[in-house]
Formats: sequence, structure tokens, C-alpha cells
Amino acid sequence: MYRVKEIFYTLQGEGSHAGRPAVFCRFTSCNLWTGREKDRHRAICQFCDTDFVGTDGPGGGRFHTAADLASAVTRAWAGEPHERSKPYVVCTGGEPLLQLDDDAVHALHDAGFEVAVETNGTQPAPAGLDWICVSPKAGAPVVLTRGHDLKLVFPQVGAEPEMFEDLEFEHFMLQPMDGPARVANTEAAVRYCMKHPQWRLSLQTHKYIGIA
Ligand SMILES: C[S@@+](CC[C@H](N)C(=O)[O-])C[C@H]1O[C@@H](n2cnc3c(N)ncnc32)[C@H](O)[C@@H]1O
Ligand SMILES: Nc1nc2[nH]cc(C(=O)O)c2c(=O)[nH]1
Ligand code: SF4
Ligand SMILES: [Mg+2]
Repeated sequence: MYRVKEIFYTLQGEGSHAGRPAVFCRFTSCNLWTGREKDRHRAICQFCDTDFVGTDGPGGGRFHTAADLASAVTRAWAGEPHERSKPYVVCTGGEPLLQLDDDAVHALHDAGFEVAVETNGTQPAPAGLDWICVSPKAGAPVVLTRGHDLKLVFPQVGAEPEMFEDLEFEHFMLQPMDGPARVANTEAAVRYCMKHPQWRLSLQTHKYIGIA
């Protein structure tokens, strides 16, 4: 059984694939926060910008089989077929790797999707993922030490960029922490990248243009 908060079609807003049309499949639950505001102050991850509680969002639900999940993702894709672009699904959450397993990846591949994941890196990944974005959190050791994007929310005391820059990723990106200090955090991330050019800036572009 897969528990999913919402499934929706939009543009990937962040990271190396920013701008790419994608179905977002947002799994419920996370190992670093309950998702309840009353618990935020004692969570390991305290800056989360996402509601991942329950299965009540658009397209959300409880999917009993991997095939059911893949059917729901397929229904959400609204792009026309094209020889040079495959349908793309971004599995996120919550923490998707608490639920995304080999069966789900197979079923999504069988449905014709490239499969990406946005993860906090604390869980091992199923085989065969096409794109892995790890976003480390202070106080939550990373076990998924190879992938494509290493996208660090910045700044975080106890998760400084230098801690991750030798991991096996293709792209290293700083994403300013959203919240009351977003402007200052963006300025700090710009300064850091300019001084340490192995890092690039990742903006949450969907928030600036008002799409999901
Ligand atoms: C909501 S998380 C879900 C996936 C996974 N649990 C993770 O943390 O990577 C999706 C992305 O949003 C980022 N994110 C969450 N809250 C943020 C905030 N306040 N500012 C900037 N990025 C944030 C996460 O670091 C992650 O890259
Ligand atoms: N447009 C858009 N892009 C995103 N990239 C990562 C997101 C996430 O919440 O995982 C996200 C999201 O919520 N919306
Ligand atoms: S690890 Fe990801 S989903 Fe979990 S609380 Fe942090 S940002 Fe949110
Ligand atoms: Mg988001």
C-alpha cells in the first residue's frame, strides 16, 4: 500500500531540472518531522515548507498496488507525446524513500516514465532511479551518498556545504532556506556560491511565479 498526499502536474521548480514538466507524486509521512505544527519546534527538520500529512490532496489517496500508483501518475501527465522527451515523475513528500520500492519504480518505468526522487538522503534508494536529488538535513546522517543533485538548503548550522562537497554527485547546489529570512538567506547563498564556484544557486522558481 502506498500513501500519497497529492499527485499533480507542474514544472520542476528546483535543482538542475528546473523548468522541466513533471508529475509530482507527494508521498505522506517523513522520518524527520511528524508534519504537525505543534511538533515543529522539536523536529529534526524544522524548516519544512510542505504539507505532507494525510491522503486528502488533489489526486492523493491510498494505492494498493504499484500498478495502481502508476495508473494515477499516468492520469496526471498532460504532456503530448514527443520522440525526444519522456514523461517525467518526481517522487517527493514527505520522505518518498520510506515508501518508494522496486515494484513502484518498475511500474512507473513500465508506464513510460523517467523516475526522479527528492530525498533527505537518510534512507537507501531502490535500484533503477533515473535521477536522485539528495537534500541533507542537519542532525540526520546521509546514507545515500551518490546521485545526481546534492541540493543543500542554506544556511543550516551543522550541515555546512563543506561536509558534502566530496560526495559522488554531478551537481552541487545551495537552495536558500525559505521562511522569514529568505531574502538574507538568498544573499548569503549567492555570496557562498561566488566564493566557492563548485556550488551553484538553486531557486524555488515555482514560488516566484506562483505555480504549485
Ligand atoms: C519538502 S522536501 C521533500 C523531500 C525530502 N523529504 C527532502 O527533504 O528532500 C522537498 C524539497 O524542498 C526542500 N525544502 C523544504 N523546506 C524548504 C525551505 N523552507 N526552504 C527551501 N527549501 C526547502 C527540501 O530540502 C527538499 O529539497
Ligand atoms: N514546482 C515544484 N517543484 C518542486 N521541486 C521539488 C518540490 C518538492 O516539494 O519536492 C517541488 C514542488 O513542490 N513544486
Ligand atoms: S526531510 Fe523533507 S519532508 Fe521531511 S520535514 Fe524535512 S523538508 Fe520536510
Ligand atoms: Mg515543494
